[in-house]
Amino acid sequence: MISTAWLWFWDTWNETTGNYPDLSTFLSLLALVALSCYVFLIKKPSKDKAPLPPGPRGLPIVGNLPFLDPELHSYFAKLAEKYGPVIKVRLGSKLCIVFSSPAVAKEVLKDYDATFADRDQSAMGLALSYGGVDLGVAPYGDHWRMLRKLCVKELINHTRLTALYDLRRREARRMINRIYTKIGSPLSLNEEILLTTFNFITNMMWGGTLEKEEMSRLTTEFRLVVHEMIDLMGKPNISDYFPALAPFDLQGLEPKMKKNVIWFEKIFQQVIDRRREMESQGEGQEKEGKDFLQILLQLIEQGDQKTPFTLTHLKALFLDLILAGTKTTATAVEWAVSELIKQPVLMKKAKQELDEVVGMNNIVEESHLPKLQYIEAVMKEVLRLHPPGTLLLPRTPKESCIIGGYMIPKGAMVFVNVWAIQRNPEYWVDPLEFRPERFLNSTWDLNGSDLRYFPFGSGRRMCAGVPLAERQTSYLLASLLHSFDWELPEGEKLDLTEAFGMEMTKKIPLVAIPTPRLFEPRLYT
Ligand code: HEM
Repeated sequence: MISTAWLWFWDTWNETTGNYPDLSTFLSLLALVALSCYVFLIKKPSKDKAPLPPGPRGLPIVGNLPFLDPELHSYFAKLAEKYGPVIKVRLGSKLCIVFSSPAVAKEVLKDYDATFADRDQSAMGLALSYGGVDLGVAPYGDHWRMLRKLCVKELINHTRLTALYDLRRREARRMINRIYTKIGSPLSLNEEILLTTFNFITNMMWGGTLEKEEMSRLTTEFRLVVHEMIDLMGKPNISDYFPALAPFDLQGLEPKMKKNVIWFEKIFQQVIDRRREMESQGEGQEKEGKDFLQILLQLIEQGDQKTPFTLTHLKALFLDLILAGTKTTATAVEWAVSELIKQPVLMKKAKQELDEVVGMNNIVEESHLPKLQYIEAVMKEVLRLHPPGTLLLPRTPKESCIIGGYMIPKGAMVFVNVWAIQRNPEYWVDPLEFRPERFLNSTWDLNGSDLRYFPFGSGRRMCAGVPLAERQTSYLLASLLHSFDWELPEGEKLDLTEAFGMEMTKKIPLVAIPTPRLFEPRLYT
């Protein structure tokens, strides 16, 4: 074909000019053709010409669904070993793309951050977020920006968190006291911490608006509700894989999710009504500054035409913060205690540091945290080896783009496998070993700046709760280890198996027996 084209060119030139082209004309033309090829084929690959990423061949209609392993994070990691850092997996009619190396994660979360700033909206995500108007699910845009700004400016920033320390302190002391009444008996650590984080966050949002008895009833029910919601979020859902079937909700998951949302909604409405009643009676006016609930109620009353904030938005935001900020923290601290029980030498180091910094006649305060370097390293190592958000929260590109040389079509469901990256031997020495020392005197941070370590995600949709998570995980772990020795019940074996879900947990929850360490009983009140 090339020779035919060449002959055609040769003859045409001859007919037009009456002679044949000389060598320099010929070379110039050749260079021009080569340059055009470079620009169009190599330098600027056409979006249509980049191939889709490789991946396992699926069956017609159902794609890879029949072969899907419920432990998605490790299933995707195995596929990445075979096919490379960008893979595609077809789940029903949905195309999923999974990124599993720091280089491609950087492209998605930093270089093309705005393109990937929308969430993939799952049926359960929509059901729990009042149709996607919360912070975690809302599309990237003015509404999302307003919610995020509210959180950062009014609740989750260092100044505000420092001002709210007394509330966290009170709940942490209650936890220690509750555990003290159970010394010598096996207890579920996750459940104890979950109650505490629920009280932390609700106190921070609406203070003492509800009576103590009412709060304690809710706290007990909360555990069941939150477990079911997280479970429903992690379940494979036909509505997501075949969106055309979503209106039929074939597995009947939606009513279950809605029942739990209504449970929360009743609490929120009760809190709002009570607060309005208090305000109308002039109660609570003496308090310094406004709390989060007051600020949000005021915003509703003010009414903003451009980005309206309504009661539904308030409820969706509260639910988001509770769901995102309780179980994640509880599970991370549970992993930390489990890993330390497994390696008594590390447990000894942690306690030694606590005894030196806090002392045996004292209780842990958040002000001790900057000196508790080993505790901090333990928490960072937990978030490396067992990140609660194994695949981050799924995103979707608002337009087709090319990442890692592959075409990522608009609307695909995108995962970034942080779990796989954080245990890849290319970037970590002995990655499967729990070794907090790797974080001592290191520059690793939690801000997603280095895409080899980003347990809170990265870019504009990264976790909105990092400053709170950082404080409460270390504070709770330090308090639990300083106040008690922890042992497994006789004959029990420690199980460190992970269970995939919207938030990865321990497959078998840690049950351990506490024994007091401190000399004076007053330190447990
Ligand atoms: C150990 C504790 C926590 C971990 C490991 C964690 C991890 C994550 C991850 C991986 C994401 C998705 C980020 C992405 O897509 O790039 C996320 C999102 C989010 N997290 Fe956290 N989180 C924790 C605690 C908290 C806390 C305490 C709060 C607040 C109370 C919180 C609020 C949120 C919110 C609101 C989002 C959605 C942000 C958005 O879409 O703009 N998280 N978190």
